[in-house]
Amino acid sequence: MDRILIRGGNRLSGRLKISGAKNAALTLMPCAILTDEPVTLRNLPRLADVDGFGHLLNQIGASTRIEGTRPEDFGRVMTIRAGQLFSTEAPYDIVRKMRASILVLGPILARAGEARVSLPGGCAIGNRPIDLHLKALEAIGAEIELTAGYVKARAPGGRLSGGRYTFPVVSVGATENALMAAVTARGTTVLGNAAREPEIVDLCRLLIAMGARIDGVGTETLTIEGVDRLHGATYSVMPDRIEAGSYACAAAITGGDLELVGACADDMRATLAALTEAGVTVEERRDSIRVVAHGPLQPLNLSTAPFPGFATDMQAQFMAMLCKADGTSTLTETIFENRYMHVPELARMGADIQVHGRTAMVKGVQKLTGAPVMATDLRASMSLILAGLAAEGETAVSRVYHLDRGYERLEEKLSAVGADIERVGD
Ligand SMILES: CC(=O)N[C@H]1[C@@H](OP(=O)(O)OP(=O)(O)OC[C@H]2O[C@@H](n3ccc(=O)[nH]c3=O)[C@H](O)[C@@H]2O)O[C@H](CO)[C@@H](O)[C@@H]1O
Ligand SMILES: C=C(OP(=O)(O)O)C(=O)O
Repeated sequence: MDRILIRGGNRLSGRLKISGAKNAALTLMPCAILTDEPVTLRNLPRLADVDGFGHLLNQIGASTRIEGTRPEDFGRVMTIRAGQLFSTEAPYDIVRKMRASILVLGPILARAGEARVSLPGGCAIGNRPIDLHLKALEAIGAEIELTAGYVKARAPGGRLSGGRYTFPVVSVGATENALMAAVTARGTTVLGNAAREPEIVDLCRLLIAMGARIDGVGTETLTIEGVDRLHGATYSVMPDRIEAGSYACAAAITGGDLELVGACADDMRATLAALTEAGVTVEERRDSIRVVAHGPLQPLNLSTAPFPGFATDMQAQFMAMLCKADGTSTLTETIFENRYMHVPELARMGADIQVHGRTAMVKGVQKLTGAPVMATDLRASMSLILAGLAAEGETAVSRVYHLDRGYERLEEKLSAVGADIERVGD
């Protein structure tokens, strides 16, 4: 299994290209199921999860064609064509590896009138049930049955009716599934307390480009007037705000100066505000964000929350950064019940972190020391990379397949701005 070796202590500086967003890609790709015409996605990141999703689409009968990119370019162009579905099933073997596979449930049901998708189960960061996906689909006319580890959904008469549903808690995935299912329903759907994440806006924009009628884009109430059919479209995936935030933390923890090319400040206000509060200079430019760290980092009190709040997907990276702050920070994780798996690994590198329930107290330390550490999930892995960049000596991060789910060519991007980092096989 590959490992990433980092010899820490280098100050990062230069321009770093931000890739297309994983979490947008994973909800834009299933939209192709909703039409028999081709959907072309540009700026798709080259990631294990995107490849996995392509494989899932192939299994149900959609073709995926990748074109026009050279190996040295970031991003890809993929044309997905679901002329005819030859299966309406997402099997356990695929779903267990990639939770986002649940996002085919809404579109398969809308297109074929039935779907059978494996229950995803929990993962390292928490339980992650899908009850809200199912309740929202039921509210718009689906009949749902749970048998043998699978969700079986049916649209009576072959087409969903539409309806009203207010989410009791904000869920990104459930909002996405409900949206994709509702766009071709017979009637109108109103989703209350919907997620407002930029990836939801990206999804609405693609659906509208395909002929959907959606009102309230970017607000907590989405009104979807069902249309008879959708057509193909060409669409560019939004920049990855979590990747951009992660590299901003890399600039901060190394006392560096990075220009994040292609990053969109409006998608990451809470992250940028937290960096500024920590004493980092953030300069918004037309097509980039420059992040410059000088002097000691200030401690922060942060609590994760749905957008526009501070993203749970940034919590681990900020924790690593705050290990080097001048004082004690508190981080509270309100979204996932078990998202502190990086704490014992950071502690192995000299971090001083106490966890009490959902709150972590991070006491800044003079120095971090390189050590062999193990990645446990995607963002936890990135926190170890960040700590490694600032640590004295060598850090070896194992289980890097977690990183490959969400960071396109990480070691290439970081070495180009001065990091001493390489991937080695065993
Ligand atoms: C592929 C993708 O886009 N993943 C993101 C998505 O995950 P995902 O869509 O899985 O996260 P949700 O927004 O659904 O989860 C939010 C909370 O709601 C709970 N919940 C969710 C659904 C449900 O049916 N029942 C339920 O109780 C979850 O356990 C969690 O506590 O949003 C998360 C929150 O911003 C991010 O961390 C993930 O990176
Ligand atoms: C939790 C994440 O992703 P997923 O929902 O795909 O597990 C993430 O991107 O941090």
